[in-house]
Amino acid sequence: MTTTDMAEWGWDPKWAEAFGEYREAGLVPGRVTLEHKHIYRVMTEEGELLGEIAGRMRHEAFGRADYPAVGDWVALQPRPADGRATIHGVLPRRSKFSRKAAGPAVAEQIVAANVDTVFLVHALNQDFNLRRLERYLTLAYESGAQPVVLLSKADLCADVPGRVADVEGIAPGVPIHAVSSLQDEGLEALRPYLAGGRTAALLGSSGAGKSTLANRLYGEEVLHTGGIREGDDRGRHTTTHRELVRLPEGGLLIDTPGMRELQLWDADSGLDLAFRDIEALAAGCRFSDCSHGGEPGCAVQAALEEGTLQAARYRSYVKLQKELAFEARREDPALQREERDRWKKIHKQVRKSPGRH
Ligand SMILES: Nc1nc2c(ncn2[C@@H]2O[C@H](COP(=O)(O)OP(=O)(O)OP(=O)(O)O)[C@@H](O)[C@H]2O)c(=O)[nH]1
Ligand SMILES: [Zn+2]
Repeated sequence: MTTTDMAEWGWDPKWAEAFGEYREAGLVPGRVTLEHKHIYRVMTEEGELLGEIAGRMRHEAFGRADYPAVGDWVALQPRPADGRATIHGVLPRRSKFSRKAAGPAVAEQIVAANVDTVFLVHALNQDFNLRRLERYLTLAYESGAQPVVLLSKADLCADVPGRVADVEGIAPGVPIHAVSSLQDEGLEALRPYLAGGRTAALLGSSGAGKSTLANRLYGEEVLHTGGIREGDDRGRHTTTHRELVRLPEGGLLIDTPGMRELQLWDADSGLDLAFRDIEALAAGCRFSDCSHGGEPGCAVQAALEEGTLQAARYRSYVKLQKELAFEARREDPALQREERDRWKKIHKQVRKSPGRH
């Protein structure tokens, strides 16, 4: 039997350390490459197995976030004879993308885990939109993965340096690369993000060029075309589908449909990181609870007046902040009550105020 080198799938000494107890219990590690209705494709040293959740793990799970997702490292009891395995646990995630699971109760559902780098694919055509990019940056920062902006379809843009400068203005400290999958330009610059078993994921609007880029990185049609070429005597016959794939030159790429359905929710820390320039300004306001709405000594207003902070960027920040607060209230009845009480009080005060009759 051929053995898979798990380092090529991202395994490293830190994962090995986290796996210690599972190893003592006689389990082996595997990485989830596809989830389908609680059946998981898992890459292991013994090749790919179909994993099912152990009964005990199912009983102890609090919610959907306790179940494995694409990119997770799991602890398995392999049954190689029938190509199956039982999953007993999930290693703590280094990063995660999640969405709200459908249903009456708010539940977090993990869409992808253990992503090192998230490529924010954004097209250099009429879809180019800094405000949308800020939204994706917030999502990316919230995940814990490192964001990298890929300005795709560079062949369609007459002023690439100008657009790169625009993005620099809203993404402080974020690497930015202009690429063209059609003309095979700029893709070499992505290699470092995929070196040494590192994992990247693609995030971006529909039509931004994610699948085209994935196929280019893979060197042939692999995603959304029905499967993957298996290195067996069936040649190009496609036998397997995965959402986490190993690229021929090394590195791992996650391109799951779940990433296309991500919405902004529960992303306060992501927002702070994506707008750290505004956070830093706000720290300089005279009042620690400054609303930046006209109080004296407001550093945000001062920066807006000086033009060092762009009004559009500030508006975008406020809008995302409101949106997140709205989502949080929707999820939390206590917060809803608090908000209702706050407004009741405000209305009462307005009625009592002397200027009114
Ligand atoms: N000119 C140009 N067109 C490109 C490039 N990359 C992708 N496209 C085109 O853009 C369109 C959308 O590309 P996709 O790769 O399907 O986009 P996607 O982000 O995967 O879209 P969804 O699957 O809807 O999320 C296709 O018609 C591609 O041929 C590029 O580098 N240059
Ligand atoms: Zn202020």
